[in-house]
Amino acid sequence: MTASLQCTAITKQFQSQVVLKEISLELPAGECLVLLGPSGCGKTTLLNIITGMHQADGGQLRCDDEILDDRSQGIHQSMQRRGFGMVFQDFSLWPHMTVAGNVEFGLKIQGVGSRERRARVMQALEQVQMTEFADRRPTTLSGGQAQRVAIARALAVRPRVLLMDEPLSALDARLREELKSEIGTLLKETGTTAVYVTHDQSEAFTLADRVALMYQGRIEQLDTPEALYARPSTRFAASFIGASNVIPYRQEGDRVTLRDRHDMPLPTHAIPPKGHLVVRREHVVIEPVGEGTRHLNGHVVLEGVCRRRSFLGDRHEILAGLDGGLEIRGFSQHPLRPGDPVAIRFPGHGLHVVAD
Ligand SMILES: Nc1ncnc2c1ncn2[C@@H]1O[C@H](COP(=O)(O)OP(=O)(O)OP(=O)(O)O)[C@@H](O)[C@H]1O
Repeated sequence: MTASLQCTAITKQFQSQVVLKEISLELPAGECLVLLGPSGCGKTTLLNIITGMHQADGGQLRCDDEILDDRSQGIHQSMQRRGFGMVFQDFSLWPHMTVAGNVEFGLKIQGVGSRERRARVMQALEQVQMTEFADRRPTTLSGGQAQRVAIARALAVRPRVLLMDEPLSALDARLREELKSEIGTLLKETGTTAVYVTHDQSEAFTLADRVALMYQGRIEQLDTPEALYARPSTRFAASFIGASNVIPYRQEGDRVTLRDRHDMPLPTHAIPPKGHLVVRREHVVIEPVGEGTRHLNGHVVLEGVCRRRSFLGDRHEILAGLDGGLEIRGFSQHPLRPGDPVAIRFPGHGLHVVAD
């Protein structure tokens, strides 16, 4: 039942603004793809082309072997015929129907018989733990409960693909956390193919089999969450994902110069002559100058000054300032104070480079 999706060189323009620039991706059946990226990068536009709300200007959209959208062939299948489930940010439940009525509606449209309808409504409500609310009106539900019903409604029709646009963004932080994991479990249990739009990295990392990181109408990187985190392929990916230091460098022989100023031994071999060094915050150790610096065992050490400290419970996050305006974020076990001189250590394993 669940299907694969394929976008080939999809483009979309609104007036003179090109919003999607040749988007190509393949989503195998049963996978969850998260479209992640900053506001305005084109996530919702791409999702709307998949739902059928918009038609692409160029390129092709396929679901299994069926062409849903291809302007060059005059094909644009209607939203209704696509058989996709949709969940949006604003729940959009019908207020005049009960919870069960909302979930049942799509099944009636599909012509499912009344006995099976009842069974599938109860099964869908069970999946989102909302059975005891079956007879309630949507207006009497909390935001989290309403969104659960919206998910049940979308799943009850056994959609070929489930499309979700920022479904958690209207909920408070605790509920977001809770529903995020529940959606993840539900997608895996039902084996549903899903496309999920968010600008929230933790949602993307929890739910995605693969993340399409979008920027300015393009897919910047399409990868598993782990690969995106460990091996960002562009400067944008490196700075958008995780709390990273992204520092311009030039290489000369066995030395590199950071920001044209801070010289250090070549941290890793075979790097391009110039680019950006990416060092995750958790791989940078910041210590008071003095005792700590004597035990650094040949690691790269730079010197700076503590500018800011945030206490994280088990450690401190330090923002260190270096000559020439370079700032480096890292962790410390020491309660450093602003103004304290610090040694900054980059252990070799946490370093990665991206081209300019
Ligand atoms: N119907 C429209 N008419 C004109 N411009 C539009 C239309 N829909 C979207 N845009 C523009 O296209 C660009 C991408 O919008 P889109 O909603 O796809 O971004 P997004 O990544 O989903 O952003 P957000 O996270 O803020 O929702 C934006 O600059 C937006 O203003």
